[in-house]
Amino acid sequence: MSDSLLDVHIRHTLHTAHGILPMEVDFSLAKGHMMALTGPSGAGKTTLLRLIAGLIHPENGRITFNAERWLDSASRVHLPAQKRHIGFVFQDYALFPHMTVHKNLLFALAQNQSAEIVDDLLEATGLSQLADRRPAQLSGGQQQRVALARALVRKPELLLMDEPFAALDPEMRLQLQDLLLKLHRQHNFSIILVTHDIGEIFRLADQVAIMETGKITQFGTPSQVYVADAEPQGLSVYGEVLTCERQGEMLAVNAWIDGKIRRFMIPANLESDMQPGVTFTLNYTANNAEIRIIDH
Ligand SMILES: Nc1ncnc2c1ncn2[C@@H]1O[C@H](COP(=O)(O)OP(=O)(O)OP(=O)(O)O)[C@@H](O)[C@H]1O
Repeated sequence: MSDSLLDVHIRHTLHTAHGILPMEVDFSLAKGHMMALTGPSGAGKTTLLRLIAGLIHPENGRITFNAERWLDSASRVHLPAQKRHIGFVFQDYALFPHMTVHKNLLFALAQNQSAEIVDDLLEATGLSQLADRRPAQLSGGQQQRVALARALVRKPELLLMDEPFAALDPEMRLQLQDLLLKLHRQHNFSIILVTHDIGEIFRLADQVAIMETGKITQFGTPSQVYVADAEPQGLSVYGEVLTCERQGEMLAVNAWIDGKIRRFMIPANLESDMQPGVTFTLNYTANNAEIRIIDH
């Protein structure tokens, strides 16, 4: 039996500034996976999230979730948005400005749901001390923590995130990405994350779909989609680390090199300073590679 959680088939017409653009999207997302949805502006990424959430009716389509029919236009089935088990996180937080953090979360509770989850989520997102503040008294990163906690109040099995960390500075973005990874490991919900940040894709997602002019044109793991196979040519190249993962005695590095994302392995003890954001030069000799860190 397939472990597919979400199965999406959509046909819809996008009305763009340049005319009509047919959207044709078919994909499945397995339980507990995190899929990044990326691609040029205007490709239809936000519209696809809204279609999955049930906020827009497509002209034609089928969406099933855990074998439950959310949409089947042939049988006129369209489960309303509030009945789909979804959490939504937007770039602009979308919090209620007149309510405290605590009230913003309480407001999201389902009827008859115990309020215990609110305290648990405040704790898990490091917001307990800020529970009585209003959104305007919080930093952008703190507000996005509230938005994330609020999206999880009803224990959704699917989280839709539309460029959630794009407005944050790099350090805050990394913190929120770590928090999302932690919550994802604890609760095992599935995620579709719209992002333009390639580092974020490598850090968070196990699948990536590239969407262009209404269609998914590439789909696979981040390495399958982005990483160039060939070793960099030339004696010395300049690179920037996207991700670094220890594998036994070795360090697997994904980095921008020569305008492409490349993956290479180096002995872990050779370079302990390799980490996301570090820039370096890489010198390939006949059977060795020498790394020199430029900037942290
Ligand atoms: N409900 C709708 N029905 C049809 N077309 C729509 C609808 N909503 C938006 N569009 C159009 O679809 C196109 C794609 O917009 P969308 O916001 O989905 O792109 P995007 O890939 O998310 O872009 P960005 O990366 O800039 O956020 C736009 O030209 C928009 O005008």
